[in-house]
Amino acid sequence: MSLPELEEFLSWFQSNGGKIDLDAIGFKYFAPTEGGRGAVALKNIEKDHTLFTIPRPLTLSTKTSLLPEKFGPRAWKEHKLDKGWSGLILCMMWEDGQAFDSKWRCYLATLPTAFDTPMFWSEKDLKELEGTSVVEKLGKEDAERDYHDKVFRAIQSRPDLFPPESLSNHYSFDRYHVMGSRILSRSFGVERVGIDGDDDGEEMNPEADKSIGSAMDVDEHDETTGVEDTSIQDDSPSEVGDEGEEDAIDISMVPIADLLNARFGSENAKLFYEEKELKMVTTKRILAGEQIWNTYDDLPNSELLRRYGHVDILPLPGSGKGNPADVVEIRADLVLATFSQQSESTSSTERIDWWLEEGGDDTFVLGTDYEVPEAMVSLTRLLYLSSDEWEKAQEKSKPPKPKLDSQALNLILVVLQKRIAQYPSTMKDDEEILKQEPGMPLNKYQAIFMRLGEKRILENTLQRLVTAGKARGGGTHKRKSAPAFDGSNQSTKKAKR
Ligand SMILES: C[S@@+](CC[C@H](N)C(=O)[O-])C[C@H]1O[C@@H](n2cnc3c(N)ncnc32)[C@H](O)[C@@H]1O
Repeated sequence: MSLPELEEFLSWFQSNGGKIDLDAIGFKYFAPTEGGRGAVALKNIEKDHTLFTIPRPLTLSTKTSLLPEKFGPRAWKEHKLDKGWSGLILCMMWEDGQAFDSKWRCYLATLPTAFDTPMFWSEKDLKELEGTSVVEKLGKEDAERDYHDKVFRAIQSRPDLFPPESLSNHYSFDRYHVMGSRILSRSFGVERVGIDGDDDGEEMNPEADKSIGSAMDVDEHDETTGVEDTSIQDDSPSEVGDEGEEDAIDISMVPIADLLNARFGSENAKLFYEEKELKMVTTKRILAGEQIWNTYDDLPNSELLRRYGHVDILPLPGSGKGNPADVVEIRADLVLATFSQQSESTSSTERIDWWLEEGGDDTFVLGTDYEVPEAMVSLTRLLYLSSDEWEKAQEKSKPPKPKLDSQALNLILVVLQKRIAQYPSTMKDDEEILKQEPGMPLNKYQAIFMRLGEKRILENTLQRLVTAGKARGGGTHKRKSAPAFDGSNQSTKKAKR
């Protein structure tokens, strides 16, 4: 079973060394909530079955496109096209502009030209995301700056490669956005192995990809298969790491592999890499007719929406529907502002600056365990230290242990209330809208589910704290473990201020 739109693409794939088990895997349209176009099992497939194999040269990256070579490696670097995604975006625009001369013509024809991601939403729709951190993470301004400062200058410098008459068709800012969104929602971070694509022979660093932007990530070495896997993850182009990191990973477009959808907890196939090829291998038995799901790393709805333009809506343990991987962010400056309103202390800004210099988090991430992140407790306690204690903390380069004492508890209660108030609507309002307006536009529907997930975490965490406060009558609550102040707390993360 296949789709007419994919026929030419599949024969291109096979005639270029790609292998696909068309007895086992087909392509069809699922319901939009199941991902739309995706892969289906045509028969019962056992675990560890290779569904398809992609030779590395068929992947599209700055290492496989001919453009960087033609542009000149030195000029490529001078235009900073070796940093972030702008180089790959330019390669994709150029390959697209080559039409029949591009090796990837049949592949590029399968890629979407329209996206449901908030990057393309109207101002009215974006208002639905007020209170969430999605809007500030869209990176519209960064993308615009990259396009004008790097890409367009590079384009203008080589009219032989980028004919002026093709600029409006193939090299416009809109085209740049389309290619960027294709990378955001479909690329893989592929580690280099041995000689293939590795022009500097550097060893790969499995950790490096964690901070580099791609839609899919390279995971741990898998002893059982002897190969390594890649799975969907990514970040915005502006957050791409430094040069060393980029040397280890090629952000690559991987034909066929990017036709697989993903849903929380549903993964049954994964992309693994070997020296000369990438392989999509089943990680579970899949029954005939079932969808073949890759993983996008079980992301929260905020990230799914920002990167892929969809949200996961599943039954939640207990009641309600949403994404079990949801999170909500609280900025450290909200903790500071709340403290400043309640206290006479004049040294809190100094303390926050010290906290950040010491590597403390500037954003706290709460999840569906409804726990207050330990780093948030520690920061709160730092603000309450006496002058002597504050001196000692600096001397020892050690912020306070994350013991949720009554001062910290009371402040965090107010912080949570303030964070909840940042949304223009309440949980009840949202639930009511969902009941009252069936068939509402997709953007609004997805935005409501996304923000509901965040509010649910805040409300439940607040409730837990209230209960803890009552139970202890203002006493000290000892947490299970006091983490080292080394940024290893999994429930916190760094974000731009
Ligand atoms: C890697 S592509 C997967 C193939 C894609 N459906 C296609 O037609 O080419 C990722 C895109 O698929 C869609 N998608 C994947 N999983 C989904 C899901 N669980 N629900 C809704 N859409 C999904 C989103 O549009 C996402 O940006």
